[in-house]
Amino acid sequence: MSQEIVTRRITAPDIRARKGGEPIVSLTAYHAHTAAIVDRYADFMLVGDSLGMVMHGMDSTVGVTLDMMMAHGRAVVRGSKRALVVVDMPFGTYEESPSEAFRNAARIMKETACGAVKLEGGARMAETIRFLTERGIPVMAHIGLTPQAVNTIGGFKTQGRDPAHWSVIKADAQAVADAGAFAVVLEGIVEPLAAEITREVSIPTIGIGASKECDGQILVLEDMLGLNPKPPKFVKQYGAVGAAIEDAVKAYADDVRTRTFPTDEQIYKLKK
Ligand SMILES: Nc1nc(=O)c2c([nH]1)NC[C@@H]1CN(c3ccc(C(=O)N[C@@H](CCC(=O)O)C(=O)O)cc3)CN21
Ligand SMILES: CC(C)C(=O)C(=O)O
Ligand SMILES: [Mg+2]
Repeated sequence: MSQEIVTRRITAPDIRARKGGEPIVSLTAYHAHTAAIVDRYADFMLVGDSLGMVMHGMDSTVGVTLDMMMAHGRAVVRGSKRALVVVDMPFGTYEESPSEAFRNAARIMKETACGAVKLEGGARMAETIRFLTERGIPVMAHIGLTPQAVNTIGGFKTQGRDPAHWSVIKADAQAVADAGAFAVVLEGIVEPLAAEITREVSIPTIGIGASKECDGQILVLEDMLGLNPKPPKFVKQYGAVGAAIEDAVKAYADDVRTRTFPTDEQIYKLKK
Protein backbone atom coordinates (compact mmCIF):
# COMPACT_ATOMS: atom_id res chain seq x y z
CA MET A 1 0.00 0.00 0.00
CA SER A 2 1.41 3.37 -0.92
CA GLN A 3 1.61 6.01 1.74
CA GLU A 4 0.73 9.46 0.55
CA ILE A 5 1.61 12.49 2.59
CA VAL A 6 -1.27 14.92 2.26
CA THR A 7 -0.43 18.49 3.10
CA ARG A 8 -3.62 20.24 4.00
CA ARG A 9 -3.85 24.00 3.71
CA ILE A 10 -3.86 26.01 6.90
CA THR A 11 -7.38 27.43 7.34
CA ALA A 12 -8.82 30.61 8.83
CA PRO A 13 -10.04 28.68 11.93
CA ASP A 14 -6.47 27.31 12.36
CA ILE A 15 -5.17 30.89 12.48
CA ARG A 16 -7.92 31.95 14.89
CA ALA A 17 -7.00 29.08 17.23
CA ARG A 18 -3.46 30.48 17.52
CA LYS A 19 -4.60 33.38 19.75
CA GLY A 20 -2.08 33.84 22.57
CA GLY A 21 0.04 30.93 21.31
CA GLU A 22 3.11 30.63 19.11
CA PRO A 23 3.51 33.85 17.09
CA ILE A 24 1.78 33.83 13.69
CA VAL A 25 4.18 34.35 10.76
CA SER A 26 2.96 36.11 7.63
CA LEU A 27 4.23 38.02 4.61
CA THR A 28 2.68 39.41 1.49
CA ALA A 29 3.09 37.47 -1.78
CA TYR A 30 2.19 38.68 -5.25
CA HIS A 31 3.63 36.13 -7.63
CA ALA A 32 4.04 32.38 -7.99
CA HIS A 33 7.79 31.90 -7.51
CA THR A 34 8.07 34.05 -4.38
CA ALA A 35 4.84 32.51 -3.01
CA ALA A 36 6.44 29.04 -3.29
CA ILE A 37 9.29 30.17 -1.02
CA VAL A 38 7.15 32.07 1.49
CA ASP A 39 4.76 29.07 1.63
CA ARG A 40 7.44 26.96 3.38
CA TYR A 41 7.73 29.34 6.35
CA ALA A 42 4.58 31.43 6.72
CA ASP A 43 1.26 30.52 8.36
CA PHE A 44 -0.60 32.76 5.95
CA MET A 45 0.28 34.83 2.89
CA LEU A 46 -1.50 38.06 2.12
CA VAL A 47 -2.11 39.12 -1.45
CA GLY A 48 -2.23 42.73 -0.29
CA ASP A 49 -3.53 45.69 -2.23
CA SER A 50 -0.10 47.23 -1.60
CA LEU A 51 0.67 45.33 -4.83
CA GLY A 52 -0.67 48.43 -6.59
CA MET A 53 2.29 50.38 -5.19
CA VAL A 54 4.88 47.57 -5.17
CA MET A 55 4.12 45.83 -8.49
CA HIS A 56 2.37 48.56 -10.46
CA GLY A 57 4.02 51.81 -9.31
CA MET A 58 0.87 53.49 -7.98
CA ASP A 59 1.14 56.26 -5.33
CA SER A 60 -1.49 54.66 -3.11
CA THR A 61 -3.74 51.59 -2.98
CA VAL A 62 -6.86 53.54 -3.99
CA GLY A 63 -6.58 52.70 -7.70
CA VAL A 64 -6.24 48.94 -7.28
CA THR A 65 -9.01 46.93 -9.00
CA LEU A 66 -10.73 43.62 -8.28
CA ASP A 67 -9.20 42.19 -11.49
CA MET A 68 -5.67 43.10 -10.33
CA MET A 69 -6.26 41.42 -6.96
CA MET A 70 -7.69 38.30 -8.58
CA ALA A 71 -4.84 37.99 -11.13
CA HIS A 72 -2.20 38.09 -8.38
CA GLY A 73 -4.40 35.98 -6.07
CA ARG A 74 -4.56 33.16 -8.65
CA ALA A 75 -0.77 33.31 -9.13
CA VAL A 76 -0.14 32.99 -5.38
CA VAL A 77 -2.64 30.14 -4.88
CA ARG A 78 -1.10 28.25 -7.83
CA GLY A 79 2.42 28.81 -6.47
CA SER A 80 1.69 27.59 -2.93
CA LYS A 81 0.21 24.56 -1.19
CA ARG A 82 0.44 24.90 2.59
CA ALA A 83 -0.12 28.43 3.86
CA LEU A 84 -3.53 30.09 4.04
CA VAL A 85 -3.89 32.65 1.23
CA VAL A 86 -5.75 35.84 2.19
CA VAL A 87 -6.69 38.35 -0.54
CA ASP A 88 -7.29 42.06 0.17
CA MET A 89 -10.60 43.49 -1.03
CA PRO A 90 -9.65 46.65 -2.93
CA PHE A 91 -11.06 50.12 -2.28
CA GLY A 92 -14.60 50.59 -3.58
CA THR A 93 -15.59 46.91 -3.72
CA TYR A 94 -17.06 46.40 -0.21
CA GLU A 95 -17.87 49.70 1.54
CA GLU A 96 -21.26 50.48 -0.04
CA SER A 97 -23.29 47.57 1.32
CA PRO A 98 -22.94 44.11 2.83
CA SER A 99 -24.53 42.57 -0.27
CA GLU A 100 -22.09 44.24 -2.66
CA ALA A 101 -19.22 43.16 -0.36
CA PHE A 102 -20.52 39.58 -0.43
CA ARG A 103 -20.83 39.55 -4.22
CA ASN A 104 -17.23 40.75 -4.67
CA ALA A 105 -15.77 38.61 -1.88
CA ALA A 106 -17.48 35.53 -3.35
CA ARG A 107 -15.96 36.34 -6.76
CA ILE A 108 -12.51 36.58 -5.16
CA MET A 109 -12.99 33.23 -3.39
CA LYS A 110 -14.37 31.46 -6.50
CA GLU A 111 -11.94 32.89 -9.04
CA THR A 112 -8.73 32.62 -6.97
CA ALA A 113 -9.47 29.66 -4.62
CA CYS A 114 -8.02 31.68 -1.73
CA GLY A 115 -9.08 30.84 1.84
CA ALA A 116 -10.13 34.23 3.18
CA VAL A 117 -10.47 37.92 2.35
CA LYS A 118 -9.31 41.02 4.23
CA LEU A 119 -11.01 44.41 4.35
CA GLU A 120 -10.18 47.72 6.03
CA GLY A 121 -12.28 49.37 8.73
CA GLY A 122 -13.45 48.79 12.28
CA ALA A 123 -16.89 49.41 13.79
CA ARG A 124 -18.23 50.83 10.50
CA MET A 125 -17.48 47.50 8.73
CA ALA A 126 -18.81 45.23 11.53
CA GLU A 127 -22.18 44.60 9.86
CA THR A 128 -20.42 43.62 6.61
CA ILE A 129 -17.95 41.33 8.40
CA ARG A 130 -20.88 39.54 10.07
CA PHE A 131 -22.78 39.30 6.75
CA LEU A 132 -19.79 37.65 5.03
CA THR A 133 -18.75 35.28 7.82
CA GLU A 134 -22.35 34.06 8.33
CA ARG A 135 -22.38 33.18 4.61
CA GLY A 136 -19.14 31.20 4.47
CA ILE A 137 -16.46 33.80 3.81
CA PRO A 138 -13.73 34.10 6.47
CA VAL A 139 -12.81 37.74 7.02
CA MET A 140 -9.60 39.24 8.33
CA ALA A 141 -10.09 42.82 9.54
CA HIS A 142 -7.56 45.68 9.31
CA ILE A 143 -7.62 48.70 11.64
CA GLY A 144 -5.37 51.57 12.78
CA LEU A 145 -3.57 52.99 9.76
CA THR A 146 -5.91 52.01 6.92
CA PRO A 147 -4.11 52.92 3.68
CA GLN A 148 -7.30 52.99 1.56
CA ALA A 149 -8.36 56.02 3.66
CA VAL A 150 -5.17 57.93 2.74
CA ASN A 151 -7.19 60.73 1.18
CA THR A 152 -9.32 61.38 4.28
CA ILE A 153 -6.45 60.82 6.75
CA GLY A 154 -4.08 63.00 4.68
CA GLY A 155 -1.18 60.53 4.46
CA PHE A 156 0.14 57.23 5.82
CA LYS A 157 0.15 58.38 9.47
CA THR A 158 0.76 56.40 12.65
CA GLN A 159 -2.43 56.16 14.73
CA GLY A 160 -2.94 56.41 18.50
CA ARG A 161 0.01 58.72 19.25
CA ASP A 162 -2.49 60.68 21.40
CA PRO A 163 -4.07 58.37 24.03
CA ALA A 164 -7.28 60.40 23.66
CA HIS A 165 -7.83 58.49 20.39
CA TRP A 166 -7.28 55.03 21.87
CA SER A 167 -10.92 54.37 22.81
CA VAL A 168 -12.04 54.65 19.16
CA ILE A 169 -9.37 52.21 17.93
CA LYS A 170 -10.08 49.80 20.80
CA ALA A 171 -13.79 49.90 19.97
CA ASP A 172 -12.90 49.09 16.35
CA ALA A 173 -10.92 46.03 17.45
CA GLN A 174 -13.74 44.83 19.70
CA ALA A 175 -16.35 45.42 16.98
CA VAL A 176 -14.55 43.36 14.31
CA ALA A 177 -13.91 40.53 16.79
CA ASP A 178 -17.57 40.51 17.87
CA ALA A 179 -18.65 40.55 14.20
CA GLY A 180 -16.78 37.30 13.54
CA ALA A 181 -13.44 38.31 12.00
CA PHE A 182 -10.93 35.46 12.47
CA ALA A 183 -7.98 37.84 12.98
CA VAL A 184 -7.25 41.56 12.80
CA VAL A 185 -4.32 43.42 11.30
CA LEU A 186 -3.13 46.29 13.50
CA GLU A 187 -1.23 48.70 11.25
CA GLY A 188 0.78 51.75 12.29
CA ILE A 189 -0.26 52.08 15.93
CA VAL A 190 1.80 52.82 19.05
CA GLU A 191 3.08 49.89 21.12
CA PRO A 192 1.04 50.32 24.36
CA LEU A 193 -2.20 50.48 22.35
CA ALA A 194 -1.28 47.34 20.38
CA ALA A 195 -0.53 45.60 23.70
CA GLU A 196 -3.89 46.57 25.22
CA ILE A 197 -5.87 45.53 22.13
CA THR A 198 -4.02 42.20 21.94
CA ARG A 199 -4.86 41.56 25.60
CA GLU A 200 -8.51 42.60 25.23
CA VAL A 201 -9.71 40.90 22.02
CA SER A 202 -10.42 37.19 21.56
CA ILE A 203 -8.91 36.95 18.04
CA PRO A 204 -5.24 37.08 16.98
CA THR A 205 -3.76 40.50 16.26
CA ILE A 206 -1.32 40.67 13.34
CA GLY A 207 1.00 43.65 13.64
CA ILE A 208 2.68 45.79 10.98
CA GLY A 209 4.31 48.81 12.58
CA ALA A 210 2.49 47.84 15.76
CA SER A 211 5.26 46.35 17.99
CA LYS A 212 6.09 42.83 19.16
CA GLU A 213 3.06 42.79 21.48
CA CYS A 214 0.82 41.38 18.73
CA ASP A 215 -0.07 37.69 18.24
CA GLY A 216 1.73 37.69 14.88
CA GLN A 217 3.56 39.88 12.40
CA ILE A 218 3.25 40.76 8.72
CA LEU A 219 5.51 42.71 6.38
CA VAL A 220 5.45 43.46 2.68
CA LEU A 221 7.88 40.88 1.23
CA GLU A 222 9.64 43.32 -1.12
CA ASP A 223 10.20 45.73 1.80
CA MET A 224 11.95 43.16 4.02
CA LEU A 225 13.90 41.79 1.06
CA GLY A 226 15.46 45.19 0.43
CA LEU A 227 13.74 45.89 -2.90
CA ASN A 228 11.92 49.03 -1.79
CA PRO A 229 14.27 52.04 -1.93
CA LYS A 230 12.06 53.96 0.56
CA PRO A 231 10.60 51.46 3.06
CA PRO A 232 8.49 52.60 6.05
CA LYS A 233 10.34 52.88 9.38
CA PHE A 234 8.75 49.70 10.77
CA VAL A 235 10.49 47.51 8.15
CA LYS A 236 13.55 45.47 9.12
CA GLN A 237 15.82 44.56 6.20
CA TYR A 238 16.38 40.79 5.98
CA GLY A 239 17.87 40.83 2.51
CA ALA A 240 19.60 42.97 -0.10
CA VAL A 241 17.69 41.65 -3.09
CA GLY A 242 17.63 45.05 -4.82
CA ALA A 243 21.44 45.13 -4.75
CA ALA A 244 21.62 41.46 -5.82
CA ILE A 245 19.37 42.16 -8.84
CA GLU A 246 21.45 45.20 -9.77
CA ASP A 247 24.70 43.19 -9.62
CA ALA A 248 23.21 40.44 -11.80
CA VAL A 249 21.73 42.82 -14.36
CA LYS A 250 25.00 44.74 -14.59
CA ALA A 251 27.03 41.51 -15.05
CA TYR A 252 24.63 40.36 -17.81
CA ALA A 253 24.85 43.74 -19.58
CA ASP A 254 28.66 43.59 -19.45
CA ASP A 255 28.66 40.01 -20.81
CA VAL A 256 26.37 40.89 -23.73
CA ARG A 257 28.42 43.95 -24.63
CA THR A 258 31.67 41.96 -24.56
CA ARG A 259 30.12 38.90 -26.31
CA THR A 260 30.94 36.80 -23.23
CA PHE A 261 27.33 35.56 -23.11
CA PRO A 262 26.09 33.23 -24.51
CA THR A 263 28.85 30.62 -24.52
CA ASP A 264 28.80 27.06 -25.95
CA GLU A 265 26.88 25.87 -22.88
CA GLN A 266 23.86 28.04 -23.64
CA ILE A 267 23.44 27.40 -27.38
CA TYR A 268 21.69 24.73 -29.51
CA LYS A 269 23.71 22.59 -31.89
CA LEU A 270 22.88 20.77 -35.13
CA LYS A 271 21.97 17.06 -34.97
CA LYS A 272 25.04 14.88 -35.68
N1 LIG B 1 5.72 48.68 0.10
C1 LIG B 1 4.72 48.90 0.94
N2 LIG B 1 4.86 48.58 2.24
C2 LIG B 1 3.86 48.80 3.13
O1 LIG B 1 4.02 48.47 4.31
C3 LIG B 1 2.64 49.37 2.64
C4 LIG B 1 2.55 49.69 1.28
N3 LIG B 1 3.58 49.46 0.46
N4 LIG B 1 1.42 50.21 0.76
C5 LIG B 1 0.22 50.24 1.55
C6 LIG B 1 0.53 50.55 2.93
C7 LIG B 1 1.07 51.94 3.09
N5 LIG B 1 1.95 51.79 4.21
C8 LIG B 1 2.77 52.78 4.73
C9 LIG B 1 3.44 53.62 3.89
C10 LIG B 1 4.27 54.59 4.40
C11 LIG B 1 4.40 54.74 5.76
C12 LIG B 1 5.29 55.80 6.30
O2 LIG B 1 6.05 56.41 5.58
N6 LIG B 1 5.24 56.08 7.60
C13 LIG B 1 6.12 57.03 8.25
C14 LIG B 1 5.57 57.36 9.61
C15 LIG B 1 4.59 58.47 9.56
C16 LIG B 1 4.20 58.85 10.98
O3 LIG B 1 5.10 58.88 11.82
O4 LIG B 1 3.03 59.10 11.22
C17 LIG B 1 7.51 56.40 8.47
O5 LIG B 1 8.45 57.18 8.61
O6 LIG B 1 7.63 55.18 8.49
C18 LIG B 1 3.69 53.90 6.62
C19 LIG B 1 2.87 52.92 6.08
C20 LIG B 1 1.96 50.44 4.67
N7 LIG B 1 1.59 49.69 3.50
C1 LIG C 1 0.33 45.93 4.80
C2 LIG C 1 -0.62 44.79 4.68
C3 LIG C 1 -1.29 44.48 5.97
C4 LIG C 1 -1.63 45.10 3.61
O1 LIG C 1 -2.79 45.33 3.82
C5 LIG C 1 -1.12 45.15 2.23
O2 LIG C 1 0.02 44.78 1.98
O3 LIG C 1 -1.91 45.56 1.37
MG1 LIG D 1 -3.80 46.18 2.16
